[in-house]
Amino acid sequence: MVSLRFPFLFSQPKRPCTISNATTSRSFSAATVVACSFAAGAAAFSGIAAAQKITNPKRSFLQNALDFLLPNHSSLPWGSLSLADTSSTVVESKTGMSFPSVVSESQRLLGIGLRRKSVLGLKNIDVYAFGVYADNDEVKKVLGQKYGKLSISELKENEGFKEDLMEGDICMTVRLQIVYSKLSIRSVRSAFEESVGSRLQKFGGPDNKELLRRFASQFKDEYKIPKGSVIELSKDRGHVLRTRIDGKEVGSIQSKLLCRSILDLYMGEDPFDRQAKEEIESKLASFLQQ
Ligand SMILES: CCCCCCCCCCCC(=O)O
Repeated sequence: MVSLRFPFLFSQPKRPCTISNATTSRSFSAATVVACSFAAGAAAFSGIAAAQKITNPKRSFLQNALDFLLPNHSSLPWGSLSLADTSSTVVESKTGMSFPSVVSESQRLLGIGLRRKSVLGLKNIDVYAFGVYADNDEVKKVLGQKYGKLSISELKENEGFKEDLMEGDICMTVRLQIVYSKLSIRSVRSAFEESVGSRLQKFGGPDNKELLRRFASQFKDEYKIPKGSVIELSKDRGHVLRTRIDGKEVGSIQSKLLCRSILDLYMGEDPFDRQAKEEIESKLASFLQQ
């Protein structure tokens, strides 16, 4: 089966292209021809890919299409251009949830994933899609000296690098977008108690009940979280975890242990979505190569 796990669909860039008057009409027609050719090629590619199973499941649809249409594109001058960098949102294909490619002005999307949960051991439900973000300049500044000489594959094997990413004073954001329409704030609270509670115990021992209570109590009964609601967990400078629901700040807690525990859910040893974790690590490793 052809598996395109995250065939990222790119929405139209919000900013119009700025083209100087003198070149407008030629640039437009050249760009139109290139765009149309690529669209036709991509359409042809979809059919052929489905029939011949030629896609690489680790690459997005557009990346696969580009590999197919321009086999040597990586050696061309624009080979290092990331398709994701040019769009303003990225869509997680299974849930249709759309993620901004940048949050807090400079934190870039590293990867997206899906949190599934089993209900009464009977069936798995898609609870939320998530995106993890960090600022590439900041990652380079904090970890460049220690790890800058390693290749991407060396970094991906390097446990110290992964630990330092989660432990370092690096601003990061985890954005949860609710998919399950029958979610109550009570179930959010108790899911956090279970998942964050197990990590607090793992990294900090059993004496962290008060920290867990403070964190979970931010999710007050009065908040509603219908499908499409956004819960943002941002790790700010000084290991401050700031929580927002639909853009409204509901609390902040300064705790390195809590920040580490939250990141561990998405990037740690036993993450909710292993493929997303790998995407996130690859992207972070690539920041050190830029
Ligand atoms: C019926 C399933 C209820 C699950 C609710 C999870 C809501 C958000 C919890 C976030 C932390 C986690 O994913 O464990």
